[in-house]
Amino acid sequence: MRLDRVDVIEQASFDWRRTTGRDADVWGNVARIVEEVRLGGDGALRRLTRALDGVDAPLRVPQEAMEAAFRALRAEVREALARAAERIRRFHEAQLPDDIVIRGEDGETLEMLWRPLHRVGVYAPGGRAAYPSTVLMDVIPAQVAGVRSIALVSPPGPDGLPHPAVLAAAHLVGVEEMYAVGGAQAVAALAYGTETIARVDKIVGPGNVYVATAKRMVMGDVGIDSIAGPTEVVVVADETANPAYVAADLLAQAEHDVEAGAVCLSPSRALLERVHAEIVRQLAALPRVDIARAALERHGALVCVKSLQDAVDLVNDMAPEHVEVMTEDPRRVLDGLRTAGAVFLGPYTPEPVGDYFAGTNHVLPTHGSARFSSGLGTLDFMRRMTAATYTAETLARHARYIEVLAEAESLTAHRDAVRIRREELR
Ligand SMILES: NC(=O)c1ccc[n+]([C@@H]2O[C@H](COP(=O)([O-])OP(=O)(O)OC[C@H]3O[C@@H](n4cnc5c(N)ncnc54)[C@H](O)[C@@H]3O)[C@@H](O)[C@H]2O)c1
Ligand SMILES: N[C@H](CO)Cc1c[nH]c[nH+]1
Ligand SMILES: [Zn+2]
Repeated sequence: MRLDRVDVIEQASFDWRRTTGRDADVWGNVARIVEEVRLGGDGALRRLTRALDGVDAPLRVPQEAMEAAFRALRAEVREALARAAERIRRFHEAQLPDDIVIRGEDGETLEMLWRPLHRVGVYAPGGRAAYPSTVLMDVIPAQVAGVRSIALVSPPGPDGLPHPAVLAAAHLVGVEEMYAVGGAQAVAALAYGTETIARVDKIVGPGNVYVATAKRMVMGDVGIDSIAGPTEVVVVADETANPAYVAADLLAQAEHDVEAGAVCLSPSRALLERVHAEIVRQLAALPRVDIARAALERHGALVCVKSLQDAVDLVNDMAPEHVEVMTEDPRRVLDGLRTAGAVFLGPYTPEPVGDYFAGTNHVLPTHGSARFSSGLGTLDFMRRMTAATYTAETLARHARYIEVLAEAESLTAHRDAVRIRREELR
């Protein structure tokens, strides 16, 4: 989007395909970092932290540092974090699944049992800004799921420790294991383990393009939640929307990262022109003006669509992280939406309510990955396991079919494992 003159484009000339980390520079850089940590352990981690974060810091964050940061936190921030934590916990407790138990007519019992993961690594970003809210979003669902071992990582600041607000949030939710390491190197350490950091079963949490690319790279050796990279929002608005609200919400994502995306789709050119004017007006007052401007110039767009139905089709094709709907009848638009990380409906539900306080999770798939994955939730920290119990009678009834199928696959040892029992039962 150009900011030096009104810039509204037609639907036909809009192309917003974004990929995380596929560009050769980022991929190659991250591959080198991951390999260095896999082979070099703690030594490599400290070297990379010196090079990329400019500090030489002990990896393990002392418990006292978290506690001290919590005590030093302004009372109003402490209260807001605590209230947010309660709301996040409540919404994630409601997601706990029930086991399924089926007793079959032949006497068998079939179960699908949910079990918490044993050990997870969670990432809280801390490069351009600190994200204490992400500590809550990452850790609380893991606790609700029943995960026993949680390792939190976040990049160190100039004093060698993660940002004080991140430390304080970690104390608030009872984190017992934290490391001052960030970027791709933190992801590699969690995936493969080092002398200090024991490897985990799954890595969750958002981060910049290096973090997201590293997660993509280690996936398979370890589980990941989703590709939660630089943030993005698409606002679907009609002529009833308030242009100042729309502009404010686009800027709220743009200020995160120069790679953030902010798009408004509307059938009303007049609204889009007013949104442009509002963006220019509000942008000037932002402390993070340079980041927001760069993000809008690279990945911002005001798109005039033929109809709201076309806007819905475009959103489903883009599969963005956040969708805001500011139309006369937002629920009608919601009915048509299939692929989005999280949806915010109506003029009084700006996306930051979800970032901080509503209770829904703000760790969400980006760069089109909402086509196949969802935002972070309690189930991401659990896995399913099936269990089957046969009685002698069940086996006697089913044996004939199993033996026939085993023979059809020429797997006679399979057949005999059933036959040996069946013959005894005769
Ligand atoms: N999708 C989501 O759910 C979600 C939620 C919250 C935040 N976010 C995103 O998280 C990101 C936070 O980014 P951030 O940068 O502030 O913090 P970050 O913690 O993600 O990344 C900082 C780290 O990146 C590494 N790094 C920086 N430059 C590098 C380079 N040239 N090569 C290799 N490594 C390098 C450094 O090690 C540094 O510690 C933003 O993009 C924000 O939009 C996304
Ligand atoms: N909008 C970001 C991605 O969902 C999350 C966040 C944290 N703090 C502020 N915003
Ligand atoms: Zn945000």
